[in-house]
This record gives sequence, C-alpha cells and structure tokens, in this order.
Amino acid sequence: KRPKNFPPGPPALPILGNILHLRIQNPLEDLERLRKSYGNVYSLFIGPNLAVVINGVKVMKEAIVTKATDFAGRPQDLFINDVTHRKGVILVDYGTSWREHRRFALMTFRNFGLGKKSMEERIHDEIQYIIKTLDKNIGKALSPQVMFHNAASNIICQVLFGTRFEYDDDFIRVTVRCFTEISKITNGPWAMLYDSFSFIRNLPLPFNKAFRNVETMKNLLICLVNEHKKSRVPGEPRHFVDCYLDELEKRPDDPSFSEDQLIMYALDLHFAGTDTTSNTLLTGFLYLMNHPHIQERCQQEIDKVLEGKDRACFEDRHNMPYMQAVIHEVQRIANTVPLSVFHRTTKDTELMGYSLPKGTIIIQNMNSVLEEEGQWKYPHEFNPENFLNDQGEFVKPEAFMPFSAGPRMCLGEGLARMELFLIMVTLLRKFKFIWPEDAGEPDYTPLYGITLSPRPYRMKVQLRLSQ
Ligand code: HEM
Repeated sequence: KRPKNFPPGPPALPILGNILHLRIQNPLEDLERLRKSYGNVYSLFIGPNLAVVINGVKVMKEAIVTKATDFAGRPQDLFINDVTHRKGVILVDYGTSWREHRRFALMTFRNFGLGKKSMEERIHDEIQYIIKTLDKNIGKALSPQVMFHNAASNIICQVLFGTRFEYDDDFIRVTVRCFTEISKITNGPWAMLYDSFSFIRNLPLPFNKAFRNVETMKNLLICLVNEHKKSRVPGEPRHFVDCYLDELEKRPDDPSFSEDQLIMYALDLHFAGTDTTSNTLLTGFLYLMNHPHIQERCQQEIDKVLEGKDRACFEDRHNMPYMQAVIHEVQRIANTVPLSVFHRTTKDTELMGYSLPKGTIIIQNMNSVLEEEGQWKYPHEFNPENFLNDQGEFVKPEAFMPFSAGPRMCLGEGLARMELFLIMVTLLRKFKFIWPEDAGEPDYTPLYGITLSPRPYRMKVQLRLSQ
C-alpha cells in the first residue's frame, strides 16, 4: 500500500509490485507512458521497494538541487550494493565516507598535473592512437565502437594508473567482459528476483556470476596497485592511485580510507568513465555523418580558430560557439545515462506537495528534461540551434542536465567535457566522416542499458585537405 499523501501510480501486485508495468529490456517508453497517466511525480513499487519517478526541470530541480541533501542518498539494499560491497563512490550512501571520497577525487582531478603531465596532455596522447587507427582506414569503412571504447577506457586508466593498455591486453579484456556481464545481470530479471526474494540470495543462481566478476576485477587491480607501490615515491604522486596512497598515509586513523576502498574506487571511476564517454562520442559521429552540413560548419569554425596552431586546447572552446553547441546537442540527444543513478531520500521530506518517507528510491527520467517541451527550441530533433541565441552565441539552457545536478552530480563532468571537446575537434579537423553508401537509412533508436548506446554502425573516413 502506498503511504498517505504519496505520489500516485499504477496499482501494484503483492511481492512483484509494478515490475509487470515495465519491460525489463527497455523500460523507458513505459516510464514515459506512465508519466502521461500520472503526471511528473509518480510512484512505482520495484519489488517491495517504494520508488518515485521524477520528470521535468521543475520537479528535478526542487528535488536534487533545492532539497539537495534530502535527496542525496543511494539505495543500499539492492543487488548491486551487495555486488560492490557498499564501497567506492557511485553507489555509496550520503555520509562521511562518500563526502570525503568525492571531495578527494574532485581535488585530485582539479590539480591534475601529476607526473608533470596535465589531463589535456594525457587526452591528446590517447587521441594519437585514434588517429593512427583512422589513418589506417582512409577510404574504407570501419566500425568505431572498439576504438572509442578503448580510447575512453585508456584516458581514465591514464588518470588512475598513468598507464594505457592495448585492446587485447588481459587487464582490459577481462575488465570489459566482467563489466558487461555485471551490467547485463544488474539490468535483468535475476537482479530483480534477488531484490524481491531474499531467501534466494544464497542459492547457486546465475546472479552469482556478478559477485565472481567483481572478485576477478578486484584481484587484477590489487596486482596493478602492488606493482605501482614498488616504484612509488611518497609525496611525489604520478597518478590517482599514488595520490590515494599518499592520502592514506595522512589519515592512518580514518577508517573510511583504505586500500580496499581504493580498489573499489578505481573500479567505479573506470566503469563510470568508459561507456558514458564512448557512447556519447559514437552518438556524435552517427549524427554528424548523417547531417553533413553540420559537420562542415564545425570544420569551418575549427579551421578558422586553429589556423596556425598545431593542436586544439580546451580553452579554444570559448572561441568555438558552434562546436560547443554541437557537442552539447549531441549530449542532449544521446541521453547517455537515461535513468541517472538511483537516488534515495535521506529523511522524511516533501516534493511538489507530496510526502516522501525516508528511504524512498528516486528515479530521474532524464529524457523528460532533455526533451522537455517548452525548454528547447527543437526538443525532438537534432539541432545545434538549441544552444545558440539570435547572435549565434553559445547558451546553455537550464534543462541541459545530462550529468544530473546537485551534490551527486557527475564527478567526472570536467574530464568528460574535456575529452568530448578535444577528441571531436581534433578528429573533425583532420578527417571527414561519411555514412557508407551501402549502410542504408541510419537507425537512431539506441540500445538500452545503464548507458544508452547507438546501434553498431560503420563510418567511412577521408583525409581532409583544407587544413
Ligand atoms: C559523457 C559522459 C558522462 C555522463 C553523461 C555522465 C553522467 C552521469 C550521471 C547522470 C551521474 C549520476 C548523477 C546523480 O546521481 O545525480 C553520474 C555520476 C557519476 N559519474 Fe559520470 N558521466 C559521464 C562521465 C564520467 C566520467 C568520465 C567519470 C570519471 C571520472 C564519471 C564519474 C562519475 C561518478 C564517480 C559518479 C558518481 C557521483 C556520486 O555519486 O557522487 N562520469 N555521471
């Protein structure tokens, strides 16, 4: 039964709740349909757990920005919490350990210049590998999925460990397999059954693979960290892991900082920083190939601003309003993390006049903001004009929140924005990307998962002459 003055929602079945109202393979259309029936704040039972789905800028802001701390928790009794041992940062509940770890990462990223190499340089180093792959494929059509995935993974590995990996390296091969399997199980029926029926949790059922996979990844990381310890000089950090080990020595009595925590933290950051960025890049090139006039206009602006310079730097974005508009439009249309990460109320609170008890799961329907009518000039089409004013200047409407907002907002926003800008600008300057003649009409409907990804496609590459 729904509590008193709780948001409305469809009738729920005992034990199963509203599971049958949602297609597990892709619940996004169902969430949109329920919004039309019940409004911008409605409730669902996810198995036995009470959840509220929030839609539209007004509701989203009241919850995660205005009443920030009331809504800054994370669910703690779901399958994925048991899998990740309640460590790391993404799924950790609102509290001291989360706050301290978040602050530590933000500070480390901000001061990045570790081992005398800036974040920008690390990204440019990795771009050279993308260029090498593209150079080998001039005049041909290649599948860019692995290339972009590998690039995003390597950039975060450069930040974390100061290392990059070839795609057939054991570390990357095993990590990618483990992450993919965990995401599939977490999004599938076994995780739902695990959440609904506690008595099955100790049985030898398929969800156990997720627990085994986390152990495998942890062991790989422990080896890597031990390797780094051998060459580490305390106080002279080369990368994130060194910084954490320094911090650990400064906090001998702080139980929330530990090597075990570092391992899960590194896993969290690697996971959060890979598919998100690579799927956004894939969406970008899919749209740019099929909107050649937009691609050409980007190239004209890039040529003009970078004339005489050997490479782009992140500061150049201030002179590239059109490119900025295109990247933001790509992020808007990509809707890369469609349900954000579930939040949870940290105390009894209110939202739009409804009463929400402590512990209510909060699900952000990101599409309801990124395509909200009244917030965008062209809510349902790919059009950079959504981010340009009448003077052609770049403007960012408040409904642009692919990184969410408030205290739990994406911790990697700065890094992700730098990657998207430097990669897209550098590649568009050097290459022309063409939708292959034999590829038929593009299918823009994405594949559903924790992140949305474009359907696999091929891209034809030509060298540009006008540089
Ligand atoms: C285009 C790329 C990206 C998008 C669209 C994106 C989006 C998001 C979203 C929507 C959330 C949930 C925020 C919330 O719960 O309210 C999130 C959280 C997070 N993201 Fe990202 N992200 C991206 C890239 C990255 C990168 C590169 C990193 C790695 C450094 C990263 C690290 C994190 C972390 C650690 C959290 C959890 C923050 C917390 O719970 O306090 N993300 N991201």
